[in-house]
Amino acid sequence: MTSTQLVEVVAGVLVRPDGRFLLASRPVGKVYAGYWEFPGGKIEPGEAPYAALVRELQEELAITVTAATPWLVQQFVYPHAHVRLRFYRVSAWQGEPQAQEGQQLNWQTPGQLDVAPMLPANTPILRALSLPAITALTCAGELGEDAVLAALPARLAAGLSLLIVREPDYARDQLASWVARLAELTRPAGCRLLVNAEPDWLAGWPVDGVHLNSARLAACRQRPDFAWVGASAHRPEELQHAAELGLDYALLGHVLPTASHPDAPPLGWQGLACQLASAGPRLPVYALGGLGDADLPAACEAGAHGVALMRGAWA
Ligand SMILES: Nc1nc2c([nH]c(=O)n2[C@@H]2O[C@H](COP(=O)(O)OP(=O)(O)OP(=O)(O)O)[C@@H](O)[C@H]2O)c(=O)[nH]1
Repeated sequence: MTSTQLVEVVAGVLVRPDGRFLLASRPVGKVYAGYWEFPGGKIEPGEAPYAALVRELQEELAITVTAATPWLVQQFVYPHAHVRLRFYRVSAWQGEPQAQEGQQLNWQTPGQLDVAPMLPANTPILRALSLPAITALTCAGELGEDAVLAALPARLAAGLSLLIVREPDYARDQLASWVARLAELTRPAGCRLLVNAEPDWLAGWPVDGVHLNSARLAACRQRPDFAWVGASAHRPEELQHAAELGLDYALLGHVLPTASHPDAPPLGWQGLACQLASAGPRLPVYALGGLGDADLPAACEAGAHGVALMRGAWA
């Protein structure tokens, strides 16, 4: 085999209701033996990726997958092969995973990995796993700051860990004081606070990162120097650009009719699924636009990482 041949691989991220996910060590005799990976393996000629996933997890873990959704796609050039990995999130299965090939199994907590070494292609996958299923965007310009602040404690108590400040009509000073008010609540709760603004504005602000609108994303040539960076996208090419910059997530929409874009037609769930399938997203994508908490299963079914809520977060 040469490194120019593309080897198609599927891998399953088994996630338990408590959020822990399963890793397996590669057995003796395989390349990278002893490295940790997500269970899976090569797609056979003519085999559909989902069928390959079901087969591999049956062979390696003796479980039957009953619910799995497409998630991220990674390409990586190893000395032994150039691989394209299709990661699925597996949320339901029959049977208890049991190692069938001499591998070790270990359930891990997102953001607190305690096994090593990991297969190098999987580093972005681990970071993606530490992002929540639901994120929220502020819209104080429309609802008023007090309405957002009144609803925020319940959101934080429910586990909100990524809040994006989006106030397109705020001047810089107004935005700075709004961010400071929000940080008083988000910081103690361990919720990351990102701001949709010029990256230069944020020096010294109590924030964890920046969110680029689609115009800033288009103009961006290098990842801004923040711990967390996300972007708004409307097309697969923009998702591609965000991935090339090494951004942490993207928002894609709008999926359903929304007051923010009254004149543009929504993507709909099928349009979202088509865009994600054609992009083969290398970074987690949140569905955005007219959504509420109850839309999370539909978003994941379409291949999104989760949902981004705007008005729906503060009702
Ligand atoms: N299963 C799996 N493979 C991964 C992951 N990450 C990653 O880079 N890979 C790469 O994808 C390829 C998977 O091939 P494999 O050797 O596991 O395939 P397989 O189970 O069909 O075994 P085989 O070697 O007997 O054909 C390897 O090059 C491996 O290094 C991962 O998380 N899970």
